[in-house]
Amino acid sequence: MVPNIFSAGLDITEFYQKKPEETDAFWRTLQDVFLRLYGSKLVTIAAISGHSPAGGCLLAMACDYRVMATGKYTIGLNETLLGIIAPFWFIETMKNTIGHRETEKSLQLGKLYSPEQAENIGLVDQICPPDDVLGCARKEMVKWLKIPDHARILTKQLMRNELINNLSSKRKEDIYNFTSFVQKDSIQRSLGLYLESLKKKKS
Ligand SMILES: CC/C=C\C/C=C\C/C=C\C=C\CC(=O)SCCNC(=O)CCNC(=O)[C@H](O)C(C)(C)COP(=O)(O)OP(=O)(O)OC[C@H]1O[C@@H](n2cnc3c(N)ncnc32)[C@H](O)[C@@H]1OP(=O)(O)O
Repeated sequence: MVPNIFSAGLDITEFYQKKPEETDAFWRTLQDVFLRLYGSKLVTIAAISGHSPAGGCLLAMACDYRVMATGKYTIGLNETLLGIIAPFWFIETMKNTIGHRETEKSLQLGKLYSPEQAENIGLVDQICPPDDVLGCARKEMVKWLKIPDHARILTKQLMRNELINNLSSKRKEDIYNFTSFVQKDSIQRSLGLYLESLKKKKS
């Protein structure tokens, strides 16, 4: 577990100034990771040790339960702030987590929530001091593991299969949409500026 950062989201350099076949392969891998995690028969608990923007938020939402560290961290789908858009399965996953209305506001504004705000809207289930995040996640895991596995798994599948089947049937189209979107000159310019701004913030 890395302190302060759960995940900085997708590595933008993987789709900045890359060839279409490279961005295709990158997106296919992301789809694989998501489908595996969201559809996992295992109990999955995200111990969110720090910042969790965009793709990081998606990974956390793909789990069954989320524990987030308190502190000056943020979580959310901030794609619009980067001049890009969240694909349909990011949107559906967020709707399944916090509901339609909150998702609509959240996505249009590219909102990044503090741990307390995230807990209030149900984006995370629990907040804990940073040095106790793993402990809280473990405690919660014990509860989940007491439930008969077959019943829990079937229930999870009933709740999640619609989205899994939808994405599985549209994978090629989704890859095509991603690559054609990120290859646009205007999007490449936005991504370049965003990467520069991250570096400037650091210096
Ligand atoms: C029709 C539609 C069809 C399809 C859909 C189309 C498009 C969807 C496309 C894409 C979806 C993307 C989702 C994403 O996940 S995009 C990534 C979003 N992530 C962020 O915005 C986070 C950016 N990072 C930060 O805010 C911070 O780094 C931090 C808060 C996570 C941590 O802060 P620190 O101060 O500790 O770290 P830094 O010093 O800022 O960063 C270190 C280093 O890393 C570089 N970097 C940071 N994040 C990223 C990243 N996500 N990708 C690439 N590079 C990143 C940063 O520039 C520094 O680099 P150097 O060490 O200076 O080289």
